[in-house]
Amino acid sequence: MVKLQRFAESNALVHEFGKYILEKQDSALAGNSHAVFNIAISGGSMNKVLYEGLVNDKDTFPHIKWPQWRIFFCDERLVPFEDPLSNYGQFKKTVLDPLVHKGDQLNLGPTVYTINQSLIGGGETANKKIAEEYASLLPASFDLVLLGCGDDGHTCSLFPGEEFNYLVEEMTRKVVWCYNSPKPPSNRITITLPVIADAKNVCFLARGSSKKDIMHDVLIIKNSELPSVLVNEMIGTRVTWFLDDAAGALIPRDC
Ligand SMILES: O=C(O)[C@H](O)[C@@H](O)[C@H](O)[C@H](O)COP(=O)(O)O
Repeated sequence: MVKLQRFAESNALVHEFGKYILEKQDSALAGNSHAVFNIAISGGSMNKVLYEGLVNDKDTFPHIKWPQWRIFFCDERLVPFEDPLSNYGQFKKTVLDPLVHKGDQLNLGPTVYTINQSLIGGGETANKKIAEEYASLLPASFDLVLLGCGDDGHTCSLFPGEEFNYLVEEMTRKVVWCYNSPKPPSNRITITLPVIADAKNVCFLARGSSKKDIMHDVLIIKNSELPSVLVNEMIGTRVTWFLDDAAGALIPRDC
């Protein structure tokens, strides 16, 4: 059974989401200044929420031990970092740069693991190598994986539909090359379901009315052809969903 956190108000959701992440940081670090917090983040609207909930939030910001964070990407688009589609590029612009320059001093930031940009554009062999290299960087398990859910039920770059079965059926490799993403760009890499299943905590974020139908399919119908549902089914008790009322409009309140 997954946990559901529901909010009428977007600011409250963002604040509680920040507090949830802080709580997972604290249990991973357990007061040890040599420990690290391994976290995987998604792209899209997640960046803005991370900025608001962790950098721009006066309650959480002072407690985040950024230098002890090891940040990875759940998925990455195979484009140069300066391309607006790059998840790292967007994370840098939205979260990292404001964090490092916040206040009147230069703050120490997290360690961020990116794909090997020099291999981009090198075709099939290079794309497979990007995935392999990224897999070799991943920790044995994540303390926290932060996921989004697309309107079609995808999460990371694990898409629903037969032509994408090679992605959700991958049980050995930790990171795979997705060559036919229905959302641009078509070339991406993504962590696989076993990596998510090994995580200590997994948290989905879904906001806005465009998500209301898919939230119903995921949380009420539980259509197991949807990758987001597969995550819930694999490790339900370690999964928390943060929803606003617009996204949860078709989910009964007592659910
Ligand atoms: O890079 C990506 O494409 C994402 O990691 C992807 O899985 C995202 O999380 C969902 O598409 C939801 O995105 P939104 O939160 O922007 O709707």
